[in-house]
Amino acid sequence: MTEPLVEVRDVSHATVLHEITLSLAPATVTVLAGRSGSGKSTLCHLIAGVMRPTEGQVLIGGKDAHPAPDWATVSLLPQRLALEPELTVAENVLLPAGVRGAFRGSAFRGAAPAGDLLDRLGLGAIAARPARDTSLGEQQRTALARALVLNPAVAVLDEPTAHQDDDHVHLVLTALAEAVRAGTLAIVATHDQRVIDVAGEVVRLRSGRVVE
Ligand SMILES: Nc1ncnc2c1ncn2[C@@H]1O[C@H](COP(=O)(O)OP(=O)(O)OP(=O)(O)O)[C@@H](O)[C@H]1O
Repeated sequence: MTEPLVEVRDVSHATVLHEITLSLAPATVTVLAGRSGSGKSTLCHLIAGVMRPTEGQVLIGGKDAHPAPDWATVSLLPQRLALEPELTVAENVLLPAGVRGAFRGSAFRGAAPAGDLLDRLGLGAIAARPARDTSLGEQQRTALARALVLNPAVAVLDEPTAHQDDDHVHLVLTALAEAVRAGTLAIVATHDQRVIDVAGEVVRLRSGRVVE
């Protein structure tokens, strides 16, 4: 088996998650499935390094996931999107690249495919519009593009199709497949069967435990 990229070792978190152990390989789509309240978002936040588990360990490439490493290692599409409303769609997508550039002295390095990515997600025509003047579905695809723009090793995507119709789900799935081809491990929290159907692995949560 390929070396695991993400390891969740005996993780429990407050009263929400209990004794979760997972080993996830690179370049796959892994779905975290389960009913509302089963703990998917909490597990997403632990893997993305937003929080540290109260017990156990989350490792990315053998290193502690918390505090979050840079966006090219682990990116996050949060359920509430967290876009900058005054910035344009393109500026939001390029934000991680800009931040990375500011720290590394090379602005927008690694962001060359942003134009393609915007087109692939149906955002090309609205790239110059402030995010606040776009639809919720467009905002969600903007946040997805932001999560994929640096070709991260791990992209944690919380309900990426929640606001998408069938045609746009197709665009999201195509972008996911492209990211996986480029080597990304996409960890997707969802109860959308259309996403579950393309997953390499499905982890089912019930009341904060892995049941399958
Ligand atoms: N900060 C918190 N403190 C206490 N309980 C919390 C906290 N955040 C979430 N919970 C609870 O933990 C459980 C899991 O929440 P979580 O958001 O991880 O579920 P989910 O599977 O992502 O749900 P959904 O599909 O509705 O987004 C829920 O019962 C929720 O009320």
